[in-house]
Amino acid sequence: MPLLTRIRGPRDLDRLSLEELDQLAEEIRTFLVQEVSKTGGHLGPNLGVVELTIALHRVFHSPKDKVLWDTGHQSYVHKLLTGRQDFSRLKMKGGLSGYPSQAESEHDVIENSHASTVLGWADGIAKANQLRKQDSHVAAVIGDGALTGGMAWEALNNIAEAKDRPLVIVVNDNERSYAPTIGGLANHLATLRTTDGYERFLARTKDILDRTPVVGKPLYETLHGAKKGLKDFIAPQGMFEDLGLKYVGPIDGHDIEALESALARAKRFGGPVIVHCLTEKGRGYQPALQDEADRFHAVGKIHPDTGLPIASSGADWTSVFGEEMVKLGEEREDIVAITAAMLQPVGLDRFAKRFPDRVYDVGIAEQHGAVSAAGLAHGGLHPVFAVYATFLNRAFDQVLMDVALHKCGVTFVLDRAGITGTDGASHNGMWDMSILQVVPGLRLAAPRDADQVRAQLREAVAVEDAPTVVRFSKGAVGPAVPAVGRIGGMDVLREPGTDRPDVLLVSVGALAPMCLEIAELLDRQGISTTVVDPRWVKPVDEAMAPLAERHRVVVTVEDNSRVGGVGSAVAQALRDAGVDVPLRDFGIPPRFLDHASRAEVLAEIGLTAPDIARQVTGLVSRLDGRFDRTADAVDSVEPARD
Ligand SMILES: Cc1ncc(C[n+]2csc(CCOP(=O)(O)OP(=O)(O)O)c2C)c(N)n1
Ligand SMILES: CC(=O)[C@@H](O)[C@H](O)COP(=O)(O)O
Ligand SMILES: [Mg+2]
Repeated sequence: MPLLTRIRGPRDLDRLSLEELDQLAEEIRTFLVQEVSKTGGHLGPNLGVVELTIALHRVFHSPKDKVLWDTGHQSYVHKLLTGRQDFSRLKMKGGLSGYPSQAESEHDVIENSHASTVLGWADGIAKANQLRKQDSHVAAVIGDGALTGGMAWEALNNIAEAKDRPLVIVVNDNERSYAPTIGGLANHLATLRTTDGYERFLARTKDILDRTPVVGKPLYETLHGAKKGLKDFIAPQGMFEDLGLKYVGPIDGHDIEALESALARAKRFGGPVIVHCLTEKGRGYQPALQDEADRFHAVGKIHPDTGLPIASSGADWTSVFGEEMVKLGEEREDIVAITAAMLQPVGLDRFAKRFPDRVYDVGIAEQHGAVSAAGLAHGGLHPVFAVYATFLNRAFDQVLMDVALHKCGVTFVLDRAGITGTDGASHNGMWDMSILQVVPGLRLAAPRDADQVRAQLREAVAVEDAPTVVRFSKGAVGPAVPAVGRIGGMDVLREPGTDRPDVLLVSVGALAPMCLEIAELLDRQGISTTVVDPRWVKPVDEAMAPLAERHRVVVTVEDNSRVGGVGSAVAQALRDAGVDVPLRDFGIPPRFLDHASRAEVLAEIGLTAPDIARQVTGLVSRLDGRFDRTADAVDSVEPARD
């Protein structure tokens, strides 16, 4: 790739001719297919922004100017042009992040990977530039999907207010989130898309009139001045212009010359301006273009020639949920489903196929999804809102004040709960069992295997007067973990083998196999352990305190933040019951975790069987002064592998 390897930074683009830029675009597409096929990643979105990214970095001079990306999953080309071309460990420990990363580059700003925030960032940076009189432009790229998020419109409302504050908003319109983008906005963008002819008409007219002496220029200015009227005539009135935002477009998002011209015009405009670019997700790669589901939005390792997956994953948590939803839909016609632009990733595609009228894709609008769910429940239905755990964070107030306050029977199914790893800090589902603890009436289930997903989903949708939550991990679901007994509403997974057991080990959700491993390791130290799975972690089961009282120490293990998680709730329940048994809670430390595999992150934070067994051994030894129990014996056990 003779041209790409010569690009060490954005300024190296300046010396390339248009033909060379087109060649560079081809080299980048070849690179993306070759490299992302090996690692997995957001291949489709990045294939769609090759020319756009090149043009942006030729017109805006990063890092002095700020080039901002909404969500950031489409920033691979940006990375290639800003000195990062080793994708061999993309999204892996020690390798490039799958999103912008300030630690990686001065060209990167927003790392959050949560959609619809770029315009807020841009508004703030533009305000700071104006107040501090910084000579710096801001260009914010937002996808048509991210534009369906409410925060984007809150920002636009503010941005439109300051006519003299320079800010370039680039709408990367490829007509899709994963699936085709939904809603009124999508329809509006579509009509604007059809005004493509209008832009060509105006460009041709300008060209002719520029060559017409004397009357030409004033006539063009009149035409251009009448643009609003003219555009009304040719195309529906742009909502962006209704907001008072200058609108440029639609522009062919794969024509570098046209893009540069539009972006340069926008940069000179001196106020907020929208450049509406038409792009194609998966462009230049047939397997992506033929992928109707999501144009290879996020792929695992694939064969570059065919796009077929290399490692076929077995049954995963998501498909277990999806299959049970179809059965529930057959049994109960009041059950409806909600997704926030992620129908297939959350496993609702089969339900949607079977019951097309009973599934609602609200766009990337989790807050609206939660409130709409309250409305659906009020209207006599039982909505199941399937969403990634980390994305529910932004709808906390709606869960609290719309669903719970009104005692609505809504079920939230949180996929990707716990450590997910490779998508970095913002994608770990590590906060749900903390933030939801404070929601009065809400009941929270953490199933340990496929059978429990099915059972607890059914228990959840049977609750009609409060929000219920079922949360499970990403990826393959492990083997069934049978119960050997029941205490209250809790499953006993392992009896202690004595009537004076040392440890009560409270195992939460998918960590059950690891907790059984911990009990085995403790057993080798002569420490007897009862392992229970509470199943419903909120509220804490009434049998927990009396059970704890029969043990010398309580240990909780959860794939959630330690702060305010299940361990905290159990400790509070023991205190409330006057049970004064020492408790050690193991979970995720309250810090942002760099991208790595799930197993690597769990090992890094000490959430492994040997680590926990070692600490519990020490704790029990200290309890009775038995220092002869060394932790060495547990070192012999290999940590749990993913
Ligand atoms: C709050 C939030 N919800 C859901 C997602 C999952 N997600 C990642 S990218 C994406 C689609 C984005 O579509 P668009 O903005 O059009 O970008 P494109 O991929 O088309 O370039 C979604 C839903 C997210 N990152 N953040
Ligand atoms: C960027 C984004 O939020 C999603 O595309 C996410 O990366 C997908 O995650 P999964 O691969 O776990 O479905
Ligand atoms: Mg899109």
